[in-house]
Amino acid sequence: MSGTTTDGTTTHDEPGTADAAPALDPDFVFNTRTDLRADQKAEVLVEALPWLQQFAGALVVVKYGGNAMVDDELKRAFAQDMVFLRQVGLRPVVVHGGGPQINAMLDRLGIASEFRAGLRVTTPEAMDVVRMVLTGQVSRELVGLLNAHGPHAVGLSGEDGGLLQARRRTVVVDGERVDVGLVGDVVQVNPGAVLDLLDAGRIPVVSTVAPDLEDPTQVLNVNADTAAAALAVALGARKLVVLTDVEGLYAAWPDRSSLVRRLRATELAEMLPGLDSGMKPKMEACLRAVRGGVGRAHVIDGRQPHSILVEVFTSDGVGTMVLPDEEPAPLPRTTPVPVVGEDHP
Ligand SMILES: Nc1ncnc2c1ncn2[C@@H]1O[C@H](COP(=O)(O)OP(=O)(O)O)[C@@H](O)[C@H]1O
Ligand SMILES: CC(=O)N[C@@H](CCC(=O)OP(=O)(O)O)C(=O)O
Repeated sequence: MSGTTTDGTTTHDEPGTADAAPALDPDFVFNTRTDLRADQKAEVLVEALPWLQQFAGALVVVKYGGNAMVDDELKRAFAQDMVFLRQVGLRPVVVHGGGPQINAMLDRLGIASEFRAGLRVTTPEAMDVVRMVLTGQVSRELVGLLNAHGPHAVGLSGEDGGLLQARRRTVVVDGERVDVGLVGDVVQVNPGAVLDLLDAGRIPVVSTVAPDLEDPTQVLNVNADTAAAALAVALGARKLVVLTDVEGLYAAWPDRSSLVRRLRATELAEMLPGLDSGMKPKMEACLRAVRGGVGRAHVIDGRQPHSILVEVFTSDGVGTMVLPDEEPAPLPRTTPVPVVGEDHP
């Protein structure tokens, strides 16, 4: 399954004017590659040109989470990538998870972690920990890593500026409805705060805690994949990119030769009931995004440093790409470099 594709048509103003003074010496941050010849390096840069043109001003929601977020080197590379995207004129919005970090803190506090259908069973006690870890630890760390490159990033949660509102959800496991506690699904997004930051040239970093629509004094724990999709739809994003700890979606998990390079929304909808819990929220999020008007949704390997740059700026792309149903059949991924406005993976 391979092909080259188009993105949506939403365009936005140029990035704003947040102070861009780099805090680190570029020679130190971006190590010089010695394993490529000069002509090969030039080829990589030239291949990026049409994609740089095509994505100028494009709003891209990037979900960074879980197991792709536990390695310090990877975290630093991720921060570079977001700053790179911004620097070349895209408008990245980071939505972060933090499942492993929440587990670790619950563990330290002697509270057991329990998941049903991929969602944390969230007691009031666990909710306090989720909120504290996501907004007080994970967000702070990511903002710090991004701001090592200049004062671009600003952290906010679903509680800030009325960004997200959620409603409590239950899940069905083996035909039984299961109460997962203070877990919500996003039902309303007010993206004003994020757009204000983007217009000022900032990189918003969003934690997925959201007030309960029925009782705004209560906050709910929202799966970060789900929240990223809702935000991408509300922002009219060109892409949703979900980083995880596998290459992408495997049709016959765990058979590594069954990687799905691209699929359409209807094909994905047919696969969803058969997916295991880890991949399910991610692929549901991708489906929700493309059905909500996001041009493309991607699941890519966050264990590979800079995989998002390869996805956005090369013709082959990486990982799994979900396309809406209603487009004409895409060109194969191996087509010659397209001109601006043509399809892109
Ligand atoms: N069909 C599948 N394709 C790929 N991964 C799958 C599939 N089914 C289950 N998985 C599992 O889902 C995991 C990713 O989900 P999860 O651990 O929740 O991600 P993250 O921590 O990045 O949010 C993979 O590491 C893999 O073990
Ligand atoms: C309801 C629910 O499960 N919420 C998640 C929120 C964090 C998250 O989604 O983190 P990852 O992306 O790292 O998995 C949790 O409590 O773990």
